Amino acid sequence: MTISKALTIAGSDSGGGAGIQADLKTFQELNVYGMSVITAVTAQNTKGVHGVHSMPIQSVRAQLDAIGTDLFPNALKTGMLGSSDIIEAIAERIDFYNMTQLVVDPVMVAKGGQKLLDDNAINTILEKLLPFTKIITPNIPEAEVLTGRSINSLEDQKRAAHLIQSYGAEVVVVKGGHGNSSEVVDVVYDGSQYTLLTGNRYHTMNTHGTGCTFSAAITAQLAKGESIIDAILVAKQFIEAAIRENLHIGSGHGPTNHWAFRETEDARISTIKKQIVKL
Ligand SMILES: Nc1ncnc2c1ncn2[C@@H]1O[C@H](COP(=O)(O)OP(=O)(O)O)[C@@H](O)[C@H]1O
Ligand SMILES: Cc1ncc(COP(=O)(O)OP(=O)(O)O)c(N)n1
Repeated sequence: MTISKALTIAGSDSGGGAGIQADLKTFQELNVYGMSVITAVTAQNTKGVHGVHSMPIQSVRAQLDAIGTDLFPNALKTGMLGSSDIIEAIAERIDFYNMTQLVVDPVMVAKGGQKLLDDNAINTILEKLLPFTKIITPNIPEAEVLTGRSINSLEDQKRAAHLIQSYGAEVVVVKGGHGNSSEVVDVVYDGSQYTLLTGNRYHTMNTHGTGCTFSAAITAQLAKGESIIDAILVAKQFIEAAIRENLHIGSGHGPTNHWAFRETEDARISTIKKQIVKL
């Protein structure tokens, strides 16, 4: 039996809804062996981030060396990275071990407003990590920071995807969760065409960790050898189920339900539609 292996390089969320914990749950649900490199430990629950402790660079490097010299991943993702120093160390090790199939979730701010990335580290992501990136998955506020332009419409979302793709990533997904239309549209751009993934918007507070879970699901599917667009489509179905069947735990922004996709897969109740738009 072939075992597909995926690695997440991200922060720990003690509340279990986002970060390393969301990623490993998602890998497991999609039948992929999960591994982790922890960049920071956050004290976090559904009410917010109450503390952040960054890992020493040597520890981040040692974790990557331990995986690079033995348990080589078929695909990997990054989430909360924190600082320029950590990003530089990660980019150097990813290059050294020739780890391909990299998904970058450019995590900047938590839902509660707490910063999870230093301001000066945004350029480091673009300069050091993007050259190795297969798919980058900014949400709307992150895409606004990356492009320096505000996004108020689907056309703006497409323009942002186009511009970010020109920075060097192979494929860009500008996620639509932060809009307020009745449908959520994620815009995928691969350098030659747009693919719009549209589904129902669910009105719930329980969306903590949606971006982490979505990018982890893409990574899991890539690890199994799926094409980029199919991996993104499955991830969109996975996160839709996780939001629709969310868990109602905690008193703030609660987590999504990482086992919902497994339980509802056969019911074919996904609302996600795929539309290709040629340039
Ligand atoms: N309320 C919602 N209803 C349906 N899908 C959502 C909702 N919020 C987010 N999503 C989906 O979850 C994924 C993460 O999106 P988003 O919330 O924009 O990212 P982030 O968690 O990084 O802020 C995307 O695929 C998006 O379409
Ligand atoms: C440790 C950690 N990593 C990432 C995030 C942000 O997660 P995201 O999926 O963008 O979801 P929300 O912050 O919007 O809930 C985090 N909070 N903690």
